[in-house]
Amino acid sequence: MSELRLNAVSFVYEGARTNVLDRVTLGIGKGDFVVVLGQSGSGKTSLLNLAAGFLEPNHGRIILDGKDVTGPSAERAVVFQDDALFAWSNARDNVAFPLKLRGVSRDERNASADALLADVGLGGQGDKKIWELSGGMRQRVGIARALAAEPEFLLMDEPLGALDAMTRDQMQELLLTVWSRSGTGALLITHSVEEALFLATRVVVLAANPGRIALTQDFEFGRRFLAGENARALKSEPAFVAAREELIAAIHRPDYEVAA
Ligand SMILES: Nc1ncnc2c1ncn2[C@@H]1O[C@H](COP(=O)(O)OP(=O)(O)OP(=O)(O)O)[C@@H](O)[C@H]1O
Repeated sequence: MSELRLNAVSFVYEGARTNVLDRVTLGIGKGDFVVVLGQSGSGKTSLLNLAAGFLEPNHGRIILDGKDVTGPSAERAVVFQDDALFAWSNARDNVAFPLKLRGVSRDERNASADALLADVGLGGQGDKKIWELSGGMRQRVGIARALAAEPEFLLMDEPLGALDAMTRDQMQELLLTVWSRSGTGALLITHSVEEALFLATRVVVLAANPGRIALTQDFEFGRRFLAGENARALKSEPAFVAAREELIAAIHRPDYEVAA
């Protein structure tokens, strides 16, 4: 089974004195949804950029299926908060762009793009220009575009951070559905503990200075949603509320011992 693995990864920005990340070990399998939480500056974005191949570790290795990652590549698609879509193009052309780069014929890539837009709830909206779409719709286009190259892993840095609360809730549900349908492994960064708990099969809390793993814990709320349970009911379950408080404590006090 495919795995993206950070093995004792340490990283320091040029000229900086302390490591941003210190011996971080983390495996993301296909079918995993790993969500990283941590205080501002704990190294979450740096970790994602390392996994994407935008940065190189100073120590340790990043391994995909037994091979060292040496740069970005199509099997690891990245979705950012303000996804850099082509504002004056339409949704279909944006989604089809990675396929164009691969030399896929126009008819074939348009058909794939339309199918992906339908998967993210934008069926029939391929002709709309990006500037005509709401923030939530743009983010859906960004996710559809990331999926166009059929990646094995989806790496997402605060993809829902700019959305209002209601759209964000809907997008969380959509992300779970898309992740489960695509069979990818997901790595997502968020500041929202509730989002982390709802989406993650595994939550990782980073402690700062230097960035290191303070806590790793597995959860089932997302899988239960996918199995048919109601999202609001799950998020108000006592177990969910208790886990949320534990994670908040772990983020603010990295030496905190989470109750078993
Ligand atoms: N390009 C860079 N050059 C030098 N230092 C950087 C650079 N990017 C980030 N840093 C520093 O590395 C540390 C970790 O930053 P990073 O963005 O990875 O943290 P984060 O947990 O994602 O933060 P936030 O939650 O605020 O987005 C911070 O101290 C930051 O100032």
